[in-house]
Amino acid sequence: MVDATRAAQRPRSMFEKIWTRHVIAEREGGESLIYIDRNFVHEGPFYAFDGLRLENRKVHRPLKQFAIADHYAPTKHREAGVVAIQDPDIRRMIEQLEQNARDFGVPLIGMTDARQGIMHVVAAELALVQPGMITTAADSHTTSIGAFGALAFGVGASEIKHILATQSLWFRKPKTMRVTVEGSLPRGVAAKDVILAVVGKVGLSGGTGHVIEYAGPAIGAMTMDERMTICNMSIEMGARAGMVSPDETTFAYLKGRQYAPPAEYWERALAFWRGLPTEPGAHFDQEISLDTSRIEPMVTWGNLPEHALPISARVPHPDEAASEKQRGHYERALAYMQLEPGMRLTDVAVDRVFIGSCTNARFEDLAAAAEILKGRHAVVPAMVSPGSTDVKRRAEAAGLDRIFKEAGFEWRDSACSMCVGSNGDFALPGERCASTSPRNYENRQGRGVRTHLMSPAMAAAAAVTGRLTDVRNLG
Ligand SMILES: CC(C)[C@H](C(=O)O)[C@@H](O)C(=O)O
Ligand code: SF4
Repeated sequence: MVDATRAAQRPRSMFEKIWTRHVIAEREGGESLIYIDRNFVHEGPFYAFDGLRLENRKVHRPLKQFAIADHYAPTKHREAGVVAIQDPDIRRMIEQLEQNARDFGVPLIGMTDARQGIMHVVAAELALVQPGMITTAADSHTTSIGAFGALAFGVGASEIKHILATQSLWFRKPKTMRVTVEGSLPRGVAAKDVILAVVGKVGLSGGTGHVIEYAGPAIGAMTMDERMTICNMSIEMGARAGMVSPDETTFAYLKGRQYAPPAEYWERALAFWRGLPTEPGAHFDQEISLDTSRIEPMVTWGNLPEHALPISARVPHPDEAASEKQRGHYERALAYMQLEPGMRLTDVAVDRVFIGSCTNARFEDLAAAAEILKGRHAVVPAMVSPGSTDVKRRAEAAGLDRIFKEAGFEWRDSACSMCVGSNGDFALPGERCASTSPRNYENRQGRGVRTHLMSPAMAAAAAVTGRLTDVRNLG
């Protein structure tokens, strides 16, 4: 009894509060069976449905799922429909998703649906994610929507099958990390620069097994679009999830959206949501802090997101690596990226620019890029794939599409597109691409393609100069 009282008084983190509410059962070895509020599937994990068919099982709670076409959706000529997709493998992936949704009674946002988009962008736009929820998807960047004060886990296809069959999943309880971001964003510095700086500091595996809470004045001042960019890249540090406390910004974003609590439940929802934030004095297994006043626009030079540096820096020498392992990564990255140690990042010429992905293709991202492109022209091939069909529509209503097109950019439909190339949108072999996506892995944007990650404004700057460029110099 005394212990229980003490436990109740102990200050709790947002993670602990949400986790505890969702535990159905615990088993030896420290695993908990967790209730899943909502699960998302894209074209990838179709074998989860095949598995259910084989075992003659149903989806337990079909209306707690959402199937969204994003990875394989073409970014051109979409109005012609799925049947018009030329590549039979790509067509099959989308047809399968639609078939599985129909067969199992799962709500579908298909390729030509007005609500279509990258699932993590759509989940927010429709308020399918809300504070206090636990959501899952067979996609590592599910972490994005933890920005709403939810726990959002990326899981594997076999786990998706378990979730479809039971609406729950066994998890080992993650550890916790808090990243406190002080200060306010200097001119020319975007949320992407902040998270690239964090990933550079924490490293590839520094967040392994942890749920990261991003806190501090810089995060509190961010819009939902920016917070999603931050949470999106949690996975690039190995973290299980990323989250931000829900606040007035969160509530204002959610209000009135399709799946938000309706007016008669709104006050009750608010009262619950307001009780979620971390209490002062709550314990975190790791604490890290960062001051934005020292952050510059960032770019990656290598093949891991942690290979992030301020644009004013030079390409590092393997001797600068912090460990033998990292030295190996540096050597391999220098060879693949065809860069010389010591060269200025601003001397690196690019062949192509991609503005898109669940990291950086929401409305504010496109607006930031368009701001730089106004009255300027791209000197290399460049394209925009908006994060969702709704983002595309809003951007067009605001005239952003005209700015992009006048600057020589292709204005495409919404999909994962050249972030990963599943739909066939690749850069040409060996090209060097300035990209707003979250990953710079070898061959990800095409065979031998060398990817440099950066913010939308920095990508626009690279497009008009043909090299990695400090956007602050373009005014
Ligand atoms: C295809 C999918 C499983 C993958 C992921 O999990 O992240 C993709 O979205 C990515 O960004 O690499
Ligand atoms: S946009 Fe890129 S990172 Fe995001 S889900 Fe699609 S492939 Fe993954």
